[in-house]
Amino acid sequence: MTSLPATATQMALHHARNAGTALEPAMFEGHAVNRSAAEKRAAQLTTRRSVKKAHQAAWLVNAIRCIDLTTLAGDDTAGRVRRLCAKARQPIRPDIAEALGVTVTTGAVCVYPTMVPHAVEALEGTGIPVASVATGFPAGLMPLPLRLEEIRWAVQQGAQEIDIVITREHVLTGNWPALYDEVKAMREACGDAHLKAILATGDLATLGNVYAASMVAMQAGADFIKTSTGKEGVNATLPVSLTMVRALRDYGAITGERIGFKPAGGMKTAKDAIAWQILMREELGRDWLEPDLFRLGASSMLGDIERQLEHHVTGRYAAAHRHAPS
Ligand SMILES: O=C[C@H](O)COP(=O)(O)O
Repeated sequence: MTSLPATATQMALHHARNAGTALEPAMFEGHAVNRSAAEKRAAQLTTRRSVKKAHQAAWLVNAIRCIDLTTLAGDDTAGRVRRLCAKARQPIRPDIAEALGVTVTTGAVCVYPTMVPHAVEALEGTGIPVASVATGFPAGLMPLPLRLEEIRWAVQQGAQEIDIVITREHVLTGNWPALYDEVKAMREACGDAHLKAILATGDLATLGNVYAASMVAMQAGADFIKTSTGKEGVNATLPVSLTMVRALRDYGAITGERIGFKPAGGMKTAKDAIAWQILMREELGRDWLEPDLFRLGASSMLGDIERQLEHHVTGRYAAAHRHAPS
């Protein structure tokens, strides 16, 4: 496995929009996904291929560039969001960054809609985009006009990325036209903001459903497909992610569109950050290790990454309390 460039200034964060297609069930109907094969392949990815020690720091810095640093809690406040934004601007201690020879920020900050103005203000001039969840996150069980209005409101407040949730019932009942229409309407409501479609895969019962829902979301114009809200019983897993990136690859092969992937929820360690990057590299190639096509949705992964980077630089671990929770 080769090293990644450690020049970590932000490159273009947004790629060309996905134009979408008509609803094309032939692209997913009858597509069986073998769960045990997916699990085996996912396990191989992290055991067979290891990242050499010397390259680990570069992979971890790259993970930071791709993090959507997130807070999605009922007790979020303007103060917490401002602290999160300060962390997004300076994700690792200046002495560690200097020793590594990198300048790095996170890929985005991801918050609830009412927190968007605070994040926009705190990130002014940094180029770090604000992502807002919307559409009745996390369950999405609100009337569609209200969900669309929520998107428009968040965009008006300055969100450049909108993380929508889909109606799981449409997937569980195989109502693909309803899913397609809803995501397409959401994409329109986003205007210029990029749309990430959260499939909430822990709710979708089968990997076949995950594949089909991925395809329908992309056909309806999603710029990214994202695994989870962080609130389902099971959030990002490697077998589910493998299924989604293969759908993304298949969609790209047919349409020529490059869609982004965002695993999210439950990822807490530097090891997780590397495992998901290996998946992207192996299945899609180097381009999918850039923040315009890959994000890691996480509220508490940065702390461990910073700890590992400090160890890389100093040869020892700081006490955990020295790294603010992220
Ligand atoms: O989109 C990001 C997720 O909601 C974050 O989930 P997490 O709190 O489990 O890291």
